[in-house]
Amino acid sequence: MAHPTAANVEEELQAQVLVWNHIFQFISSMSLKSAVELGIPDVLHHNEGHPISLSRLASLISITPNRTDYLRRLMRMLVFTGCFANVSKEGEEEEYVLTPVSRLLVKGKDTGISPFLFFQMDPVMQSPWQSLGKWFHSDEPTPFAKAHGVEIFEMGRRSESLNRMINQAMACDSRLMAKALVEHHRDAFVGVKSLIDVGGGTGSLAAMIAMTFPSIKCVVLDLPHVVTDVPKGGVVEFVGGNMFEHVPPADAVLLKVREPNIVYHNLDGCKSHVI
Ligand SMILES: C[S@@+](CC[C@H](N)C(=O)[O-])C[C@H]1O[C@@H](n2cnc3c(N)ncnc32)[C@H](O)[C@@H]1O
Repeated sequence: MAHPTAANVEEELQAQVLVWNHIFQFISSMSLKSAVELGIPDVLHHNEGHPISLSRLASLISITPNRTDYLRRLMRMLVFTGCFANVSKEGEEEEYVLTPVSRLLVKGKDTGISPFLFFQMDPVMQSPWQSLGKWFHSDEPTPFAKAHGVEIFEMGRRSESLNRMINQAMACDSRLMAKALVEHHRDAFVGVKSLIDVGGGTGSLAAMIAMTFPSIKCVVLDLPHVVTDVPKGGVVEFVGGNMFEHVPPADAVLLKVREPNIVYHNLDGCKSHVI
């Protein structure tokens, strides 16, 4: 049997490091979720840009002293991944401030995306990943259906709390994108008098367009259980329906989906373009 050379051993050790990196990547997202649950971005935000020391942070989020060292470890992980910054001097107690990443996770801000984080980290969304391998050998259309027996939007129809979680997650994701769309792609709306946002959820993207371009009549088409509880009488009109059966005609169709080709064939009534 050939003896392993130093080069082989080094290569294997490097490979093991990479495997461990892959195995433990979930720690990064789960740590971020914990930090947002604990309200760490909110506490740092309310200190108006001034750093907060580890011990003060522990007290502000009501952590018992015997957990402070674990909080330090959590923060070290999140500083390493760019979610917070440690601005203390060498040898002094850690002091933290927000970064552009954690600024997005402050609750109650217009552009906050913590609902999207909680949705993606929820066991409902995590469990399909557990059966991804088995899904390849199954007849189920998606890993979600393999894990839950139904597709996500059907499950949302059956569960009010999941429906709310999906809608809030989609809406906060869209608010940020809406700002970029109306600020940097104004050309796309020139000459448009009516627009339909297909699968537009609770209308955050359409509302931003309607407020920026008041001459455009904006309509959202989404599943009936999604649009039922949306407050009516605002700048956007809501239609409950199935995009695979009928899409009301409009000058422009807005699609924020991963697979637009599957819905193009239902858009015959549209005079103009797909944004
Ligand atoms: C990924 S979400 C995007 C939501 C919204 N466009 C946004 O960005 O906030 C997909 C949306 O499509 C809706 N949807 C799914 N199937 C649909 C169908 N057959 N007809 C109409 N809407 C549908 C869902 O309810 C959901 O609101």
